[in-house]
This record gives sequence, structure tokens and C-alpha cells, in this order.
Amino acid sequence: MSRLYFPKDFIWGSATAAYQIEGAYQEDGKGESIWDRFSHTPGKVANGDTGDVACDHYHRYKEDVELMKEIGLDSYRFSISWPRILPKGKGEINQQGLDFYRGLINELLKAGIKPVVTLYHWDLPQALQEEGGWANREIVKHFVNYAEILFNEFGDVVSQWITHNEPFVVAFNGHGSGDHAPGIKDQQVALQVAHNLLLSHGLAVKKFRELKLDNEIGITLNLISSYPISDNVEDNKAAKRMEDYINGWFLEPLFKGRYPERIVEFYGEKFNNLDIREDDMGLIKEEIDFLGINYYSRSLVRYNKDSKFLGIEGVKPQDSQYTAMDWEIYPKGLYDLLIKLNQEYTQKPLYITENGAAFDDKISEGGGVHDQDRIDYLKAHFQSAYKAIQEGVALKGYYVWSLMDNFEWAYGYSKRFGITYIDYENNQRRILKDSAYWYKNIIVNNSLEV
Ligand SMILES: OC[C@@H]1[C@@H](O)[C@H](O)[C@@H](O)c2nc(CNc3ccccc3)cn21
Repeated sequence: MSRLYFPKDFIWGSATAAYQIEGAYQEDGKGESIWDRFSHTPGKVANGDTGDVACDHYHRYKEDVELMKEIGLDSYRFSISWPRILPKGKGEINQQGLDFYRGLINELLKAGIKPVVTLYHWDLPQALQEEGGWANREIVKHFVNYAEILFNEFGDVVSQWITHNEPFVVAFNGHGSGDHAPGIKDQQVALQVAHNLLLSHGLAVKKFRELKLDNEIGITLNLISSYPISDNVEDNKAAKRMEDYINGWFLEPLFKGRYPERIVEFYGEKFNNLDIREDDMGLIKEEIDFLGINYYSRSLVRYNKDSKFLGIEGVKPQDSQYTAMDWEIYPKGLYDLLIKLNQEYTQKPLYITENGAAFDDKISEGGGVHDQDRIDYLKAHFQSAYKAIQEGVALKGYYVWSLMDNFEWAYGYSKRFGITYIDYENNQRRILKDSAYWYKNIIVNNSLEV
């Protein structure tokens, strides 16, 4: 056996999001979010699950920081709930909301764990949705107002800020397919939402720079590596369209100040109808300090002239392994993605802000949770990250999704991504899974045994 040693200042962390773990959905002045509304709408979430209680993190955050300390995390990535801070999305500030996050951050700092804050992880205040939400360009100033409140409140204790988590999902799952809140099914709206999200990101970064804070700011994108099933021209073009659809639509504006031409042509009138103003692309391209990457799996495609989705048909190799989300396990895709980002987009610091897998974890008779499949998944992806670092990619940290099992959006509590098991039938009891103990050893040694 040999050991792969990561750079001495490499950051090992874990990540969560407010709506997925906090619960206390109506407590201490919190306003309604679009996910409160969506999850309470019959038929939207598996088994009628909601985030009303979730992991009850709102009341158990001190216990949860103790878990992070036991695992030995260097850093913890979490999101702040906009409606906890501004119940109506704007106007009056809810001091109890600020107090909760102050308490959490204080516990993290006492434990020597770096707080990394995601400003927006999908839980828009419902009151803003009722004014059009992300489809209404007015939202940009409300987001910047919200961000400025947090920059001023926590700018001296937060290590890094992430403006948005996965604008692709907010736009296309929330406003295209409609399987995420607010459940709109309109590609034209989805494209406008994507643009307004990017614009809000750029203006929040601009505000951050004006405040002259000495921490860092970036954005997190869900990115894939896209491969053709054959080397024929049409399959290759289909794979490129897939990459432009998921990756390019956000990477190109953020780093090159333009939308990817291939897909712009495909969108045609829907693109021409967008409200894009003269300075927008320059504002979106405001320089960031790092890029966050959420990687879970690859995309393998073939051209299908009858496919209404970009002429693309997904392919699932029979000899591959799959997670409980039916996502192909493909660690090489992480390596290929990191190399491509370094070569084609940025040499800025990169962080894996999410990587992990859902498996059907069970509590064993001995009381432990033996999730060897998750250990194998993480080990293979850590090896891909290591290889990319060895080849010069400025990968500075890795956040395992997730610290604990949680509310998995439209899947409710049916999918478990955590390195900590949540026993929903037993008062949300926390049980560190074998993967947590395995991860602890990686962190202590800052190396991977292979
Ligand atoms: O699905 C697991 C996590 C989810 O719990 C996080 O909140 C979210 O940031 C997240 N993003 C992805 C990757 N992107 C994705 C989003 C929706 C559908 C399919 C993939 C996976 N995950």
C-alpha cells in the first residue's frame, strides 16, 4: 500500500444547505420560502416529505458542530436561509435569524472550523416569488441588499462566500422542467432566470469589493464531463451541446463575458427575447477569487435526431456502477473536468464544493452504518482530484456532500447522501457512518492510502 499526500494547506470539508437540514421552518420570525410552499404542495415531493423539521439542525447545531469536530473537518460549507434574515425578502431584518447564524459561526470558530457561506441555496423568500422571483430583474437589487447585510454582519468571521449554488438547477429545474421550486415549466423563463442569477452574482461580487473585506468570494456551479458514445461527428457534436447546456451557459459568461455561441444558435428566438442590457455581460464577469465545483457524475450521450432535448439521448453503460440516485459512478470525469477548467477557463483556485453519493444505508445490528460503497466512491474521486493536482490544477479544497443525510429536494428523505446517518424514526438521532471515520483518517493524515 502507498499513500497519496495532498498539499499541506489542502482544505477538507463537508457541506449542507439550510432548507435541507435546519427545519424550524416557521420559527423565530423566519418567513416562508419557495421550498416551504413547494414541499407543502401535494405531489411535488416524494412521500409528501417537507423541510418543516428536516434534521432539526436549527435546534441541534451545537451537537452537529461537535460531530464536525470529531470528524476533524477543516471547514464547513453551509447556506444561510434568506427568509430567516429577511422574512419578506427585503425590508425588515429578522434579528433572530442573524442570531442563529452568529451562534453557528461562533461554534465553528471555537472548534477551529472555517465557515464557508453559500448566500443562496434555492430557498427564495416566497414573498419575492410573488413579485416574479428570479424571472423579474428587480430581484437582483434584493439579492445584493441581502448579500450586503450578511457581508456587513459576518464579513469578519466568514472565510469564503459563495454567491449562488448551481444557478443551472435554479433556472432549469426550477423554471424549465419544474421538478424544483417554484415549479415553473417555461424554457424562456428559465433562460431569463439564468441571466438574472448571473447578473445578481456579478453585482454581489461588485458590492463585496466595494466593502473591501479581506475574505474571498466565488460561485458554485454543477459541472459535468460530457462524452460521446462513439467518435462519429454527430455524437461528438451532441456531447459538446450537452457540455454547453450545463457547463458553458455559466462558465462562458463568468470567465469570458459571453454566452456559448453553439447553444445560442440552438435557442434562437428564446435567446433573442431575453432582457440582456448593455453592461450586463461585463458585470457578470466581475472577477472572482475561486470557483466552486459540484461534481457527481458524467454525461454520456449519442445524437438522436428525434430527441426534443438538443437532439441528445443519454446513454447508460450496463457495465458501470450506479448510486441510489441512478447516477453513473465515473471518477475519471472529475479529473477530466478539472483539467478542462484549468486549460479552457481559469487558473484561479478551485474547490470541490460538493461531491458524494446516495446509497441505501441501513443501521446494522451492531448499531453502526457500514457504507463501504460510499467509501469506495469517495476514495476513487479523491484519487482523481489528487491526479489533477499533480498535473498543476489549483485545487485547494474538497467538501463532501453531505455532512448528514438530509432533505433531498423532490426525493424527500428517501435518498441518503450523508457521512452521518440521520435516524428519522428515532428523533433524528445522529450516527457517524463508517465513511465518517474513514474520512477522519484521511483528514488527520492529509493523505489517501491506495
Ligand atoms: O443531489 C445531491 C445534491 C443536493 O442535495 C444539493 O443540494 C445540490 O447542491 C446538488 N447538486 C447536485 C448536482 N446537480 C444536480 C442537481 C439537480 C439534479 C441533478 C443534479 C447534487 N446535489
